[in-house]
Amino acid sequence: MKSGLKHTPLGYFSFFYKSMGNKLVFNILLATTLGLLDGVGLALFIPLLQFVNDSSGIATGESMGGLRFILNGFENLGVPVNLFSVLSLMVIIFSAKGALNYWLSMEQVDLRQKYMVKLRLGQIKQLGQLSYRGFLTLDAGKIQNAITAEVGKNLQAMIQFLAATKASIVLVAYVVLAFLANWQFALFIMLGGFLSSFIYRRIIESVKTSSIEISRRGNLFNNFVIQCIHHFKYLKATNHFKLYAVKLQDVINEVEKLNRKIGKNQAITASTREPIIIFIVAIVILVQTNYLGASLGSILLSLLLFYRALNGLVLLQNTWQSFMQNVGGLQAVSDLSTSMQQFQEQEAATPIPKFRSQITLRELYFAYGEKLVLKGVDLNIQRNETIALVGESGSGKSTLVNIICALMAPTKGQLLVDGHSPYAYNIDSYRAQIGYITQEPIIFNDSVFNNVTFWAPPTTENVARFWEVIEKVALKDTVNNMGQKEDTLLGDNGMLISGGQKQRISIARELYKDVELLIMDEATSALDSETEGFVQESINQLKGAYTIIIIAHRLSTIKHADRIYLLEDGKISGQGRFEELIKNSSRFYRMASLQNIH
Ligand SMILES: Nc1ncnc2c1ncn2[C@@H]1O[C@H](COP(=O)(O)OP(=O)(O)OP(=O)(O)O)[C@@H](O)[C@H]1O
Repeated sequence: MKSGLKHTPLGYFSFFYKSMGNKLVFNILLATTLGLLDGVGLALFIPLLQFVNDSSGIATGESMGGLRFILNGFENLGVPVNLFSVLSLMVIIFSAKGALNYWLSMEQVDLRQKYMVKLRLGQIKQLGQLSYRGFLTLDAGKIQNAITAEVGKNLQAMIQFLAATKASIVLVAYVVLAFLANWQFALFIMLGGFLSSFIYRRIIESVKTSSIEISRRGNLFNNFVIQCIHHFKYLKATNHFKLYAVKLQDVINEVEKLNRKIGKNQAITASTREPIIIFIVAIVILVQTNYLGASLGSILLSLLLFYRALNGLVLLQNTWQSFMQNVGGLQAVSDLSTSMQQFQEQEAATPIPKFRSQITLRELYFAYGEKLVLKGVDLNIQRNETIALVGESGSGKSTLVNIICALMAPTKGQLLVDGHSPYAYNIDSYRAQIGYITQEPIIFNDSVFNNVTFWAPPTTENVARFWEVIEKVALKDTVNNMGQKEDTLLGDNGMLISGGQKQRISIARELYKDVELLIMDEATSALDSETEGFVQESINQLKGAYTIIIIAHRLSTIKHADRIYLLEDGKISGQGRFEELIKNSSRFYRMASLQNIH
């Protein structure tokens, strides 16, 4: 996918500008003023002091070259050029510089904080707006890596970018002053500077490539870690952990090799820059004094300025290299943002009216890419009816439910809720009416109360409602017997409670939410038969009070459904009550026989 990030200084600027706007420009302007004060301040005072102090041949200001305008400035203002006036001005300028430095530092603290908050909130917002299909397309490791690790590199990149901007401004200021002092000398040194930068260009390019590669490997690493944590129990129980860890080891080693390469490049640049620069300066001084007959005074002055300019250059190259080390983070965050934008859900503002009468699927087709999965499904679900979807694995049950939840739009045909397409309305307002109970119960690492109420404030009303739904799913005694009652923590992924309890808490959450449509995706299949019986009882009690769609493999759980739809290869091949289907569908009869249910 094409990223929105352009790898040029202007491209980087516009990347940061998108997040920070004029605050970034203001920061750069402040840094510029400070850089100029720093550069000009010191640069002016050295020749001035030299002038004031020196009673010999350079008292005419000759060695100041083009900088003689400073002397003229003093004269024009009627200020005598003496030690006192020069020192006073020096104190004023450097006090102003101190104040400005404080202002700039605080601005940068503010900028960093706002940048991070904005970037993180932006990512979370985009994730919330990401369509389910988009989520299936993107890689979980990439999302996690960009949101947790790469975002930190972005901050570093921004800090280095600002530092590099400041360094380049200081550099320009000194170069201009050095040109004013002795243009020939300045020209030679500039040539030398360009030559040395040319040598470092390849190194910087290599750092950038390594940085982008490290971020890419970071995606892979995160992907492995997510799976490793997710499947921890299996990996542990089967002693597969060690084998799996080898995959992690490879990525870790590759990333560290790249980091080593970056470190080596850094060492080369850090240790060779100064000798190269001094070498160039030495040659230029020799040529100037021996062949061009320049005065030593003017050479020394521009050398002084140039020494600072070269320091500025070193600083610029160092900060730019550090920036490049973090550029992979910019790339990763920008890539993710581009992908998430591409798969963003379109949101209409009007909420859909509350579900009152029926959900209809009309001539519905759905394809994953080229693969046609649903092939002309027609079905009608009346309010408060309990329907079941059965069919072989891969027949399209989950896909159909995903479409009913508006997680995926049909390729052809319509989903209508009371005659309205949810896509013409705010899609979240439709989903707010849906409760989803999955095969693996969803439990958050928090208290029972927060798990059920989804962090509602514990007002008297909410607590009463909590106990009401807890009673509905037959968990009242269980919760009362817990150490901290409703405030008892359930542990990571609900590890501290049984599978059946987890599932009932999941159901309670949906009931608390006050949904219209309850989807149960094999809600009891992960439970043992006794626990299944308890949970099934809780579910049966909900029949008639909610519109329920059950995806079931175990036919015993749907004996009392108002209507059962048999899906075969993406089409509905039979429908009716349990007994009717047994009579009318030989396939359903076979399925029931295999499970010893008649
Ligand atoms: N994200 C996807 N990308 C491509 N094909 C998919 C995707 N999800 C499902 N499919 C394919 O679509 C078909 C229907 O899958 P679906 O999960 O809807 O079936 P199902 O009846 O719910 O199966 P099961 O009972 O095993 O859960 C299958 O052939 C499956 O391989």
